[in-house]
Amino acid sequence: MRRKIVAGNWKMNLTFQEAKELALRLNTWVKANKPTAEVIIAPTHLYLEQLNKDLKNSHITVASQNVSAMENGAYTGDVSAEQLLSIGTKMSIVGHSERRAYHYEQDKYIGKKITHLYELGMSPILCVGEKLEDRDAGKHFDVVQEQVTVALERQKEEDLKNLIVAYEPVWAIGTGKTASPDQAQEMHAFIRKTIGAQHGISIANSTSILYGGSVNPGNARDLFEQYDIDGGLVGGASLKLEDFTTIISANK
Ligand SMILES: O=C(CO)COP(=O)(O)O
Repeated sequence: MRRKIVAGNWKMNLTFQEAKELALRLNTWVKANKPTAEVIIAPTHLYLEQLNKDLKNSHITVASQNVSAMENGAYTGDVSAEQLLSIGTKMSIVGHSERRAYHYEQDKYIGKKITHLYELGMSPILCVGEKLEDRDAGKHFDVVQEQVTVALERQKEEDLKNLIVAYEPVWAIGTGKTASPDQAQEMHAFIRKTIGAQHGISIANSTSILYGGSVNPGNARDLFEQYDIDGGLVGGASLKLEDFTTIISANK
């Protein structure tokens, strides 16, 4: 059975007070409503320690938005997997398109991050997705195949059980333009096939593949009903409790 998941990527939003309040209100909602989907939030690194404490015995996982590809040392401004784990964080987003675009992160480097996480018993949410020009040129499958295979090529099979991948077409992020359910399903099935070819069918079938890119309360249900869409990675709409909880409820 693949895990159903709805994750909120808060990006560089919310003050500490706002983040704390949103996390606590979300926790109250999750306790009262017991959603089918697992709930994950990814606040800025700065708030992880406090939110880990506030949500300690909750059903919400607090994830990091990024992690260094290096173990430790002279990497000013970076945060290592070991440091994250030392404050109780066990999951990190890696390869988000904003990291790829503004920090020039590439697939091999993203693969190193994943390896570090696994070495410490932590887990990644691997983000992949093509740019508009790739899709217009008909190269979207090639681009995503390369992103998935290079990031996962050095990982051990036993680590990849319960992998989480997020398909986030760059042209759909923060633009209000969502991939249609058919477009998303087609790519999710392709990602699962790609993982199956590389690591075997059992890992492919236990991978949760989330869709990200302008998910909102109005389009979530149609996306989540697709066979290979196991949930969402939500940006803007995860900052509003009502919108985020409506999206969580849509993933049954
Ligand atoms: O990048 C995203 C989540 O990681 C998606 O962001 P939006 O939901 O704001 O389009």
